[in-house]
Amino acid sequence: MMDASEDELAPEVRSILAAARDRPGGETRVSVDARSFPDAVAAAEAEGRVPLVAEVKPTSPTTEGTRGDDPVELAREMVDGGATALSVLTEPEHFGGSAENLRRVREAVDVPVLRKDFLVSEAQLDAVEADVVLLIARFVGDDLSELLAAARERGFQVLVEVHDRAELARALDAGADIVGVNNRDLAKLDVDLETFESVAPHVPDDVTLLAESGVSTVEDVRRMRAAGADALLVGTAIMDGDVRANTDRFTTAEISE
Ligand SMILES: O=C(O)c1ccccc1NCC(=O)[C@H](O)[C@H](O)COP(=O)(O)O
Repeated sequence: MMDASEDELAPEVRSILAAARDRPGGETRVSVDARSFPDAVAAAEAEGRVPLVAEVKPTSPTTEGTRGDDPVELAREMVDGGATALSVLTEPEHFGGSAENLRRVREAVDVPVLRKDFLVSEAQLDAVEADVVLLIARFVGDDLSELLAAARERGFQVLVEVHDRAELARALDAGADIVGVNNRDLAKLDVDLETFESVAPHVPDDVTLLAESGVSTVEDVRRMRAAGADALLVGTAIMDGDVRANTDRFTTAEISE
């Protein structure tokens, strides 16, 4: 159930939410043997790489055009570029994603794969297996605790996405141990890296913390890491051009000049 601020959402986001509510769930309950995301982050750190979740994002409301490459090829280039994990859009109407894309990518790589979608019901968890599933605090509202528990019962790790301290408090109260701060304001669709910088100091050390959205340069990577990001989730800046080179540039941001 959405919290009361739905009217404040950008029209594109209200359309995403309406489509999410209409989307069916899976036929049978899934059971996932998840690849550990926190372990993957720790391994990247140990190797001197910036832990990076690279996102297979064919298009979006703020992207010009659609990238039609095979998502498995894109995923392989991201892993070759040092990606710690992958995020795969499964939202079809506004992002060009699909459950089949996620299934194929997860079969092709050995890193953890996040299902990036706008889930609002328990049944939607059963559409496809993934190592991590996203729950957006603003979209699920008071259902967060229940959906988080339902996802964990299936074996998913859960990334709870927040945009401010109030949503962070709800995520922590619900028991989130992987939290992403989205620098993109779902009301205006603009991105501001200060969002992460304002919320990160209030996240406990035992929570795996991601900075999401709006990262487009090596300096942005370093800035988010200096502000406390254990990992970063990057889509547009990796999908724009040479995917492998873009991924490599960000994952080596702390060992390159
Ligand atoms: O990316 C969008 O245009 C967008 C619009 C409306 C709601 C959500 C949107 N993005 C979802 C995401 O969270 C991003 O795909 C992800 O954080 C990567 O962001 P970026 O690196 O800025 O592409």
